Parts: sequence; C-alpha cells; structure tokens
Amino acid sequence: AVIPEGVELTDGFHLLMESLEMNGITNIYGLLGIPVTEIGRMWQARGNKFFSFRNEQNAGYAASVAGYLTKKPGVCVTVSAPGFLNGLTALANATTNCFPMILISGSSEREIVDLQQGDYEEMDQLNIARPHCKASFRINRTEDIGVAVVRAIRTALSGRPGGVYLDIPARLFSTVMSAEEGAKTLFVPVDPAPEQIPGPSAVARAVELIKGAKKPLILLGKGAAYAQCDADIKALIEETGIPFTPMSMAKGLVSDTHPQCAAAARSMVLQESDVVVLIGARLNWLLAHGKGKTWGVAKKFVQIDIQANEMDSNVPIAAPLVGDVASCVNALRAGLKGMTKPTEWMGAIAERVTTTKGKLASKLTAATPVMNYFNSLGAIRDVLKNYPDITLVNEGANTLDNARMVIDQYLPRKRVDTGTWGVMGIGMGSAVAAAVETGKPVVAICGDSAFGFSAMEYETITRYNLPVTVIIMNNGGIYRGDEANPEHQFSCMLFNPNTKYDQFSVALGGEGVRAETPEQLAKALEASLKSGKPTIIDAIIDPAAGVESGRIGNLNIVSTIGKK
Ligand SMILES: CC(C)(COP(=O)(O)OP(=O)(O)OC[C@H]1O[C@@H](n2cnc3c(N)ncnc32)[C@H](O)[C@@H]1OP(=O)(O)O)[C@@H](O)C(=O)NCCC(=O)NCCSC(=O)C(=O)O
Ligand SMILES: Cc1ncc(Cc2csc(CCOP(=O)(O)OP(=O)(O)O)c2C)c(N)n1
Ligand SMILES: [Mg+2]
Repeated sequence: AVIPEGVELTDGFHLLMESLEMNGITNIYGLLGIPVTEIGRMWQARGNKFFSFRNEQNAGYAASVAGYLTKKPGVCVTVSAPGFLNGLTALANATTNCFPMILISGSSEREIVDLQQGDYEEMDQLNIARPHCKASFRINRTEDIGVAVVRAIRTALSGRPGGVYLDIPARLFSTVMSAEEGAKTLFVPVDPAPEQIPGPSAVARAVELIKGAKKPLILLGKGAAYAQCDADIKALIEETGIPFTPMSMAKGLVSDTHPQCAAAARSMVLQESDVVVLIGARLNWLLAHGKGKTWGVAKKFVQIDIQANEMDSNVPIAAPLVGDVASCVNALRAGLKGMTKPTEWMGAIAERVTTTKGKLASKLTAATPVMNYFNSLGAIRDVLKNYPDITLVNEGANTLDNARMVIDQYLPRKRVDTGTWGVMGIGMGSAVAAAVETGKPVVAICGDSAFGFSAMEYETITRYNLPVTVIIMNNGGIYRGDEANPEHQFSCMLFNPNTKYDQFSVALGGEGVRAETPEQLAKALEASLKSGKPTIIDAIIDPAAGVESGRIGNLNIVSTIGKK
C-alpha cells in the first residue's frame, strides 16, 4: 500500500526490537553480519544489551541457559546459512534440555531460495530448523512481526519449554509501514506458560501408591529446577520424610547437604526403592530407561511431567501426573498430608551416605605427586563451600562426573552442565549467560578438551569483564593424557603437552594462574573470586588419572576383532 507523505514510518528492524522489548527481553546473545548487523547497533543504541560472540553455537548456548535461568526465552540472533547452522546446534540442544530459547536468523529472499538461484548464503533455513526444535516460523510481512514474536515466546514457554526458530528474510528488516499501524500489531501474550492442573483422579491414584510404599524415593530432574517452585518441592520432601536424589542440574534444588538427600547412596536407592516419584525427570538414557540392573527390584513409577506423552515412553508409569510441576507437587502435598514417614528406610540410606561420603573424603585430601581429580576437586569444594550462590558450569568426562560427585550444590539452579545430550562446548556460553543473568560470579570447571570447544569465547568473557573463573582440568587429553602415540602421528586422543592455558588467558586479556598442587589451586580460586576478574586456572592433572568416558564408559563401542 502507498503510504501518504509525512506519515511517520516504522520498519521491520524497529517492530522486531519493540516487540522483544515489550515482552521483557533486553539481552540478546548473537553474532552479527549480513543481513542482521544493524539489529546489534540499534539494539544497543536503545539501551539494551547485545552480547557479541565469536561463534554462534556459543551464543546459542548462552541464550538457552538464559532461558533456563530466567523462564523468559533466551534470544540468539545470527546471520543466514552458516551462522544459522551454528546456532541450530544450540537450538536443538535447548529443545532436548527443555530450555526456552528463540533463534532469530536473517535469511535469503524466498523467490531466490525457492528457485535455488544461488543467493548470498542461500539456505532453506525454515525447513532445516523444523525437525530440531519445537516450532519453526517465517515472517513474510512487517505487520506479522508482532504476532510472530508472541507465537515464538508462547511456543518456547508453554507446556514443555524448548527452542523456536524465527526466520526473517533480509528485505523484511528494511520494509516500512506506518508507525501508527505498526504499533497496533504489537502485543504481549496473556499467560504464555499457563499452569496445568493434574486431574483429581490422577492425584488420588498417585497419593495411594506413595502412601502404600515402604521405600519411596523422590527423583528430581532439571524440569523441577526450571519450575522455580523450590519451596513447594522442599516442603513435599520434608512433610513426607521421603528421601530424594537429584539429577545433575537439579542438584541444589534442595541442598546436597539436606539430611534426606540420597545422592551419595544413588545405586542403593534406585535398586531398593519400591515407588519412585519422578519430578521433571525423564526416564531416558541418564536413568537407564527405567529398566535393567540399575533399577533392581520391581518398581512403580509416579511421574510428574507437563508433557502427557512422556508417560510410558520407556516403561509403564503406574501413576501418571500430567501438569506443571508446582500444581502437581502441591496436589500431592495435600493428598499426602499426615502420611507415615519412611524413617527406617531413610535411616538405612543415611548410613550408606555416611559410609560413601567417608570413603570419598579420604580421597579428597590424599596427597599425590601430581594432582588427580579427587584432591583437586576436594580443594575446589572447600573454597566453594563459602560461595553457595556462585553458578558452577561443568563439562568434560572425568571432569564432569567427578565434579558432579564432589562439588556440593546448596541452592537451586546453580549448576549448569552438559545436560541431556552430554554436550561438550557448553562451557563458555553458559558461563556468559550465568554471569549476565544472575549478576553473580561463575566458576566453570572444564576438561581441557571440553574447554577447547568454546575457548575463544574467553575473549568474550574478558571483553565484558565478567566475573568468570575457568578451571581447566589439564590432563593433556580426552579422558586421559597418557595414550601411546602410534608410530606415524600424535595420538588422536592427546593434546600438546606444552599447552599453557594460564598464558592463553593473559593473551586474551584475563588473569592466568598455573596450579600444580591443591593448595595452589585453592589459593588461585579464592583470589579470583575475590578479584571478580576473568581468570583461567590451569590445573595440572595426572595424565593417567582419568578413565575412558568417565562413568559412562559402558556406552563405548569396541571392536571384537581387535585393531587391524
Ligand atoms: C548417567 C548418570 C546419571 C549415572 O549416574 P552415576 O554416575 O551412577 O551417579 P552419580 O554421578 O550421581 O554418582 C556416582 C557415584 O557417586 C556416589 N556419590 C554421589 N555423590 C556423592 C558424594 N557427595 N559423596 C560420596 N559419594 C557420592 C553415588 O552414590 C554413586 O555411587 P554408587 O551409589 O555407589 O553408585 C551420570 O553418570 C551422568 O549424569 N553422566 C553424565 C555423562 C555425560 O553426559 N558425560 C559427558 C559425555 S561423555 C561422552 O560423550 C563420551 O565419552 O563420548
Ligand atoms: C559436541 C561433542 N563432541 C564430542 C563429544 C564426546 C566427548 C565427551 S567427553 C569429551 C571430552 C573429554 O575430555 P575432557 O578433557 O574434556 O575431560 P576429561 O575426561 O577430564 O579429560 C568428548 C570429546 C561430546 N560429548 N560432545
Ligand atoms: Mg582432559
């Protein structure tokens, strides 16, 4: 339509930014270039924050973690084709983790893409994204930008949270329309993540099952942490006296030091429990699909999940409770009021916890010629005990599994790690998002291989002067650093033994410390937390200290006919 002379104009750029701002989004994580460069500049000029990354995958990890921590969709902006593809990995990971995130990518013009005429960075991004996220939308008209942003927000947040792709063909950004008409197209969704109340009969069925249990167990997943109904969950646990064990990112939802925490008796409680209440935890590979030797005696599952068809995904669920975590937990609390507490069962668990913690404690302080995972992590744990509200980011194999065991979490949503997929490379993006969204210090404990996936983002961290301490568990390789080299080349599992991550830090504008003993490690960590400066601590770990794939070596495939 022709717009009369003198009418105030708006355009796609401004409608997109106004819609995001109106919906409470002020931080964008991304990497700019054709056709989105101007978004970054204008977004910053409006007083918002644009966190510019070195690779879109890490910007996407940051956006997804921002979504997990804030319950508002994290927003990532990328260029088309290769930039979009880099961001797509993070979008797919967000969807797998059930973190709310929106990936906005510029794209080629439809008339060229659809005839495959070879546009600049031509790619059918809309359809490539679709199988890897909750929804994939394209905006073709400026007047549709408002509804598209709202649809993306509602889709990312409602039901099971996840990733949404928003495709914006380049020309739309500069297409103008009347500002007055444009303003009418922008709005805020009402209740985009509505509570979903479980049915009374479902609640009654679950209550009866739990009341009849002799050895009940509550298993907390990251869905329970995401729900931010921390007091309700703690109340359910304390009112019923039922022991609980957390999945890794649910650690701290109720403190690891809580007397009903069975994390240090995990095998025992999975084996011996008769009724297991899953709260925001899926029976996927991390829980051995709910079957086999991990689960010992016959089990009855109560499952709280907002996604109805998650039920029976792996094994029959005796009492499905479909709804949001808070509504389900509080419905159970009402029904379980006055139930007899399983004190004998809890007593047996407490005994096992004391034993296993005792065995671990001696390893945490045992001196060795070169640090191993236990005395290094023991030193870190003793420092972090005094900093309960830092966010711990954790990735690696041995570095991941041993830190999960050794480093206690005291508060909810203070541990961010490799998640459902076990993804390496989430470290620096997660650290940026945690520092930005919480405003508090971050400690990232990364294997040296894992760190390498996003190492260049350490410059992003120093550029924004974020209070991030990266402890690199430098064992010289993937899993270990002592693999023999074949005659003709460097082993495929090893890194350059002369790598100096402390100097890498200084080169990128941060502080760098080499730590060869637990005492040096503790001192450096304490100093970095006090300084608030970006710091890399290069923790020298015995190359022989690790095992293949940490605690999941059983998943590795080996040739039965040997090496040829
Ligand atoms: C799959 C799992 C959920 C299985 O859990 P487990 O490892 O068996 O349990 P946990 O780690 O929770 O605990 C391990 C053991 O330590 C005990 N434990 C736990 N906490 C404590 C404390 N505080 N003190 C003493 N002992 C403790 C616990 O009871 C278990 O012993 P017992 O009770 O005696 O059993 C977990 O391993 C996991 O989350 N793995 C993530 C793997 C991953 O994504 N790796 C990165 C990709 S690797 C990869 O891709 C690759 O290699 O390739
Ligand atoms: C995107 C992606 N690519 C590869 C892999 C496979 C893997 C899992 S764990 C790991 C690194 C282990 O070495 P690291 O030095 O970090 O830790 P440590 O055991 O302490 O030595 C790799 C490469 C995964 N999970 N994700
Ligand atoms: Mg390593």
